[in-house]
Amino acid sequence: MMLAVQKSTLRGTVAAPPSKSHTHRAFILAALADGESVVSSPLIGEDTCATLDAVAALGATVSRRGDDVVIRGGGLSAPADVINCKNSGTSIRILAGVAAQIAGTVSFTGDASLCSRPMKPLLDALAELGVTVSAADNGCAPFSVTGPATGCCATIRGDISSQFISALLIGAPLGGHGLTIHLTTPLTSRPYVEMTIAAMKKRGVAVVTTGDGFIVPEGRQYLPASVRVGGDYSSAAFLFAAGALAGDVCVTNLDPADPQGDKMFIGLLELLGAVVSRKPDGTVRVGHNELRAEDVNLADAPDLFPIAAVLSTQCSGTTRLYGAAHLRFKESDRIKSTALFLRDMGADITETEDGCIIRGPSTLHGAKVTTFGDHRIMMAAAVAGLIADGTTVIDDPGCCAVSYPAFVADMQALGADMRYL
Ligand SMILES: O=C(O)C1=C[C@@H](OP(=O)(O)O)[C@@H](O)[C@H](O)C1
Ligand SMILES: C=C(OP(=O)(O)O)C(=O)O
Repeated sequence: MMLAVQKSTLRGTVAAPPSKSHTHRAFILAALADGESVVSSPLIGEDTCATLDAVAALGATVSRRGDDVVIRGGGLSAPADVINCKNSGTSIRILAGVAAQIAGTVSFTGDASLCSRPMKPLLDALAELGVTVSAADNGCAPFSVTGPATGCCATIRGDISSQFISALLIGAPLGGHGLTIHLTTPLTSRPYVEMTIAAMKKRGVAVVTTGDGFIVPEGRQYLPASVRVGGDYSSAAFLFAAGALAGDVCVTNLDPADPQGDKMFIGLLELLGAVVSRKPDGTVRVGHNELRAEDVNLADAPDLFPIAAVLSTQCSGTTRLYGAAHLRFKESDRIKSTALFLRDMGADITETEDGCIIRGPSTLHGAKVTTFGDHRIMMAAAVAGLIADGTTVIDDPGCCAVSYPAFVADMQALGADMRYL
């Protein structure tokens, strides 16, 4: 299947889909707490369903109650079958940290993209904790871990994926003996670790932040909790950008107090000159205006890169998106895949090691876009198609189901001319 996108004007209101990152954490932490937790309005997407299937395989009891997911956790054990995390980095990394604290061998795999993404720094840290690890020669999935971990001190780099740190933190209370994490590099994607720490705190485990890492105190156990998952600022960024480039879009279901780092996109839109209004209830409305270029450090918000690049093609002047070399380890090498489709659409974009340089504004034209099965490339290209002359044809549009299954339907409801071929 392909998606054909034509130039369109968008107008209207749409609710942001539930947060992928919060949903992963809510499902996993519910499985680790003795007793029943209710997760209201979770994201039911391909990545979060991979996590839900995995926690069920590890022994949690999972049921649906209307839109809620009810999880009875505690007493997890190693399953006989391999856990397939499909396309989801968050699932495989955090669950590896959990499996390391369980007695027995847990094996993991994923799709071709996931099996090429880095795991070695995490697997090395788990080995340092006394876990037996067996992985492919390149250190990626498929791999297996045999726990339980016995050590209480791990050393790990923080510049490849913050998910490694979230994995060590989330698993640690199961061991009961505490964990000290020393980072050997600066931490990128830090807000995701803050989300992890906030989610752990909500369930009774307070993490201490130190000068070079984190400490999970010994003897703390997770308590069950009932939570409602708020809207996803990373997904909302595609809606905001569509408003800024092609009309006037209002997005509801967002919490301004949410720790998601990607809410910085709203401030960025203001800085670039878009018409932005924010209501105290979190509703954000974004409308079209002339935009000017700014340099943007995306070290802490890498998921915004593809859509920030689309936006930058319409800014007057030279934009430098930088600080995010870890974009090369996502579902695709997102610096390469973004530069490829934007160049094909007529943008002036040059890749750098940790981002790109874009000279704008450019008149975009339709092109055939390869998504590499990467949801954020698909959604960014679809938004670019809304302002391009001619038809933009995007391959594998179904890949947005990873994080935002209703993306095309929501865009169509706002007036986007998007049709499946
Ligand atoms: O912990 C999380 O929920 C995530 C962390 C980030 O990954 P990195 O830490 O690998 O940058 C982000 O890109 C991903 O979409 C979700
Ligand atoms: C990188 C992403 O997710 P994950 O690492 O969980 O695959 C993403 O959603 O953009």
